[in-house]
Amino acid sequence: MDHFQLRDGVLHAEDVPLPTIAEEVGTPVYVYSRATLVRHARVFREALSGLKNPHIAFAVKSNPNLAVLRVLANEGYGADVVSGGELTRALKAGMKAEDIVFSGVGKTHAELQQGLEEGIGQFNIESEEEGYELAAIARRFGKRAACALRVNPDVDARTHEKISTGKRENKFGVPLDRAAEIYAALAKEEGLDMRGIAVHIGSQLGDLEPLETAFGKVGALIAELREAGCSVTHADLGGGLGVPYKAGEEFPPPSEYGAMVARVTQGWDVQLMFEPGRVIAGNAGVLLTRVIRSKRSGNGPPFLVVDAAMNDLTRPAMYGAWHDFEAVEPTGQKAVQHIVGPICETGDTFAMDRECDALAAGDLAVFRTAGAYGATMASSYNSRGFVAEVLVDGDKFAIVADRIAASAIMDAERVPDWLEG
Ligand SMILES: Cc1ncc(COP(=O)(O)O)c(C=O)c1O
Ligand SMILES: N[C@@H](CCCC[NH3+])C(=O)O
Repeated sequence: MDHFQLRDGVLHAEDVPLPTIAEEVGTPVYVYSRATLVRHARVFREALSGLKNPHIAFAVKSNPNLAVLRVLANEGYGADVVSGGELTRALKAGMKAEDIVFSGVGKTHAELQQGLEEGIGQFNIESEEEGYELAAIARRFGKRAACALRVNPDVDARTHEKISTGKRENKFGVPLDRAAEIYAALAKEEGLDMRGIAVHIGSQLGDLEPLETAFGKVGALIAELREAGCSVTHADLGGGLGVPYKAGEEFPPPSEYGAMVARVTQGWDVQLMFEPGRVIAGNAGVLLTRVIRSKRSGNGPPFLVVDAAMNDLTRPAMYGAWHDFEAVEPTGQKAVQHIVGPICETGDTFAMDRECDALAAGDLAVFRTAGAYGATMASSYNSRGFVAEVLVDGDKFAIVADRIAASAIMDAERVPDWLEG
């Protein structure tokens, strides 16, 4: 069920009309639905109900807003973090340290130390070098770090090349053909409790087959490790499930994913772990924007210049991604329009020749499916500051991230004395 729906001709987030949010908070603004987050969290958990005690860690990178994390913490979710900042957020939002998994190819010495001090549940080690560094820190602290070794299974996830992570040439994990040897060597380190294998082949996957292939390789590796006398009690299968960005697009539902996982992992005898991001948060958010003006362009379609830009929602500029664009108060009239932001780059284009609701200066509209990899990828390019974020719950809403004005960013900048005339 979609919690962003037209009621009496006006698009609502749950029971709140979007024009009310635009008036009180201004635009552009990200709007999230608590009911959608909760629904997705439960659907995903339900999809895994055939497994014994699965551990679900929300991929914080997809939406790190504290209120969003709190909603998921209340649903019993842990967190998958990739930086000290994300770790701090997850803890602040109420996620338990033991439910936190630390992924990432470039954890710094300080971040490894922070994870140990906080007592997180698992480090997903991405290289032997990282493993030895963590072992040394753990020894110094008199601790043992629970670890999984992330493997690179060399599987084509068939997604956008910039978000594919499991091909041999990608920077992530250790090559599968060296994994057993590295795992066995790290298992000898007294500072490490090598307990599992981790894999994550990419994001926005529209097809379960590459996942199944990768999981099959993990299963074979687990068997090989056990044969060699290593203990393996955990397997982290990552995230990656895609979501529809275009009305009518079909993606494998979580239930099919869960059934595939149950089939492939039968007999593994491990605790399975998951790191979903987009499938939980993607369709739980929209970016609400206002049309600044409609600009005629020769004989072609008009340029609809909206007040959101590539710095606020970067996916179209970065990956050529499609986000459905709809009027908040549609008249029923459609038109072909170019939808662009105000930034001084041709790349600040959300869509060219898009047939959608006809809009004019002053009208409100939304980019859909902006709840994941939206606000979190924002920048302040062109000194535009950072947009606000709002969480809706039934008929109430709260600002869960203030708009940060360009002036506030300037407050952190200095002109040194020696530049003064
Ligand atoms: C290690 C890891 N886990 C989980 C995720 C979450 O992926 P998604 O949002 O596609 O579920 C990512 C991002 O691709 C990731 O790199
Ligand atoms: N930022 C990407 C997803 C990257 C996933 C990170 N591992 C997107 O917007 O689609």
